Amino acid sequence: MAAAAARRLRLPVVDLASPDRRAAAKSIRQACLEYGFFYVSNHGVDRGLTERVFAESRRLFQQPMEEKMALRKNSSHRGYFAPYSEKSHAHPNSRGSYKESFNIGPKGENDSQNNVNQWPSEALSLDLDAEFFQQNGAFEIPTSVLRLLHYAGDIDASDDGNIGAGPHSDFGMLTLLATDGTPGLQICREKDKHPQLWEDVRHIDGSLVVNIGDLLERWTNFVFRSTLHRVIPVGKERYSVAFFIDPSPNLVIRCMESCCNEAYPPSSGALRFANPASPLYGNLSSADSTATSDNIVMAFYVHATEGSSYDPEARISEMRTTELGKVKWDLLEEHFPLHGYRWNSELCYLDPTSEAPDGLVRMLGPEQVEELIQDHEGIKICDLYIINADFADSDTMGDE
Ligand SMILES: O=C(O)CCC(=O)C(=O)O
Ligand SMILES: [Fe+2]
Repeated sequence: MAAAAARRLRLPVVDLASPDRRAAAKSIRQACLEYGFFYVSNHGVDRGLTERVFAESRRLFQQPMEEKMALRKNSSHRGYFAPYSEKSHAHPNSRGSYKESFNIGPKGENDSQNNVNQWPSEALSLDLDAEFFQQNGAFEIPTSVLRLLHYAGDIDASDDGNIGAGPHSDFGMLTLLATDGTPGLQICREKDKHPQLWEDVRHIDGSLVVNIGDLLERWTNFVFRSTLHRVIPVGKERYSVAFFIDPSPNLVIRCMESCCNEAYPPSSGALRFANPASPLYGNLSSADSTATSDNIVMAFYVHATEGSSYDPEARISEMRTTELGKVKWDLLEEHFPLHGYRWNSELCYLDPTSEAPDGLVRMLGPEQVEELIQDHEGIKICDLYIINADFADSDTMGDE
């Protein structure tokens, strides 16, 4: 199938041990502008440790399904995800991804320090101060997730409907990926081009694949690219380990100044980050419990105020959906009383191109739901505001 059409791709390899940090930053920048993917070598992750992780992963996935299902993902999205439990919205007709996976959340408060050596190069590549990410408190509360992945080998590669991981872009900031050397990972640099051209990301022994997620794409005002990727069957079993690096959920993100100018003004106002695969996310209410970082098409941040003035810090919950078709006026109306929406409340969404309060658009019915979806084309985070919410009586709405 598509494997035959794939072109040979030469992604840059960045040597993290290189004393010339400027040169490393330059090559990261070039890779992020052009591909959204690159390799890192001499990354400091011990080879023995990587081998042990792969060995444990094999042991885990080789267990009978019953045992694995006993570890089924919990409400914090930690644990086991069975084959076909995730479906990529970019592949609506397929049965879903045949991969099985296992998510592990952060152990403690200092987890994010695993990656301190990566950040200076990242920051320099954006012409920022080397301490930029630390100073912004980007990693005060670590939400990163380690995901073990297993792709079965006995999958018919000639059937186009069979896909290991459906086409998707990663939701968060950066992903580090280690694979067992089996091919299958491909990227599509121009997702709107038809037919799509898929290129193989080959394995380089001892190096990690790094890719940019949607959040960093927006943070960099779309200068860095979050690239569509997938895993296809190659007639061989495959293991990989992905580490999704995400910032604190309460970090407020605005397009970096070094990525904006007159010709490229900021593409969006402030936004906050919450990865649906992160442990913190699962504690919040959801509209669609099948949503994961792979298949989410929109995350709604719900803000509510008791007074009549809006308060951008008043975020009370989140909802996410895997199908925009599910976002309906009656569904919102049904859901919002839980968040203090009453007869005298106003429901607004924030136009992603402007700042609150100017960008607040009043929602009066289905028409504004459609406008909301149009305004958010290509943007996965939508801020909803309930103004004049009333939390005193949470049972009824509108019949006082
Ligand atoms: O297994 C791989 O090589 C890629 C996995 C991936 O893209 C993901 O889990 O987001
Ligand atoms: Fe991915």
